[in-house]
Amino acid sequence: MTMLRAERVTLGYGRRPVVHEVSLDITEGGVGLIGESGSGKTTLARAFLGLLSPMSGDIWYGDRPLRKADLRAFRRDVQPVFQAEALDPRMRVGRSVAEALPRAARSRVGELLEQVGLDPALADRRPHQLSGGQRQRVVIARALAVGPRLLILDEPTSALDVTVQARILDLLAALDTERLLITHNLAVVERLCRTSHVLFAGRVVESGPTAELLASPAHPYTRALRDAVPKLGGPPPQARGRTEAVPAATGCPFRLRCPLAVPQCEQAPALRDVDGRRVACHRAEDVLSS
Ligand SMILES: Nc1ncnc2c1ncn2[C@@H]1O[C@H](COP(=O)(O)OP(=O)(O)OP(=O)(O)O)[C@@H](O)[C@H]1O
Repeated sequence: MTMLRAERVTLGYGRRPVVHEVSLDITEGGVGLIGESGSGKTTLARAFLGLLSPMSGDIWYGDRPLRKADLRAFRRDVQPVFQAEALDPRMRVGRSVAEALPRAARSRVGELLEQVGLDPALADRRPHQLSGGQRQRVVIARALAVGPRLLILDEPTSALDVTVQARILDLLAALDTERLLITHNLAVVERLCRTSHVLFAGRVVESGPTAELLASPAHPYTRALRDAVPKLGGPPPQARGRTEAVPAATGCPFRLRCPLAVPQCEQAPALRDVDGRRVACHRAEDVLSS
């Protein structure tokens, strides 16, 4: 059984749903949630952290809905990795990490800093006296303090430059903790997530093994996201790679910007199995073969 799972979860703010009937399991090997700004990634992550209750459907923690679960056990098992800006600027970073530890274990701060590749002597510094990469390592040390089984990471490296980013990804890949990773950066999921789910306008449009999604996307939106990733030294992304599509209110939400849209797309496509993944597109076979 997977530790955490969303079953037909609809989420929103006030009465407005922004995530629609999403079902997904946090499976082994890392799970990526990919999508552009506003697609509902953070909203879904907040629900997985128990910070937002579903309007319908449930988040399952083991064999119980999260709303009925033992929250103390849940907080030990599942930890968020916030962006480094969330560190208290006035607090020495050693104390930030110590606060996350049970009182009896506060002597473990140095050990945790070492685990994330930091010199324990940095514990006396304040966040502004560290580099961006070092600050991000402190945040990871804090999340590891309670010995979680799953980390939920929201854009853990987006504020860092490319070489620092790569070292943080190496660190995360070496931890024996499961991860749910939220990002618009496909290179990050490629490194850390065996399985990925692509969200568009609050709906999963494609799910499957990350390597296959990137090598041969079956949804036009996944393909647009992939093509929008600039290659170092390569040509700029093509116009087709623009992904800031306005969602259609009816039918397939991507159809207004889809280069392959046909009249059938006025009927919303259901998720179906195509070539080893789940995809919500009437023309998935054509996308795969083109
Ligand atoms: N606190 C809130 N109150 C009302 N609407 C919200 C709130 N937070 C997010 N939204 C709306 O929910 C939708 C999904 O936002 P969400 O932050 O989940 O997207 P995202 O994919 O994580 O985007 P980003 O990458 O920019 O963080 C957006 O339309 C957003 O405006």
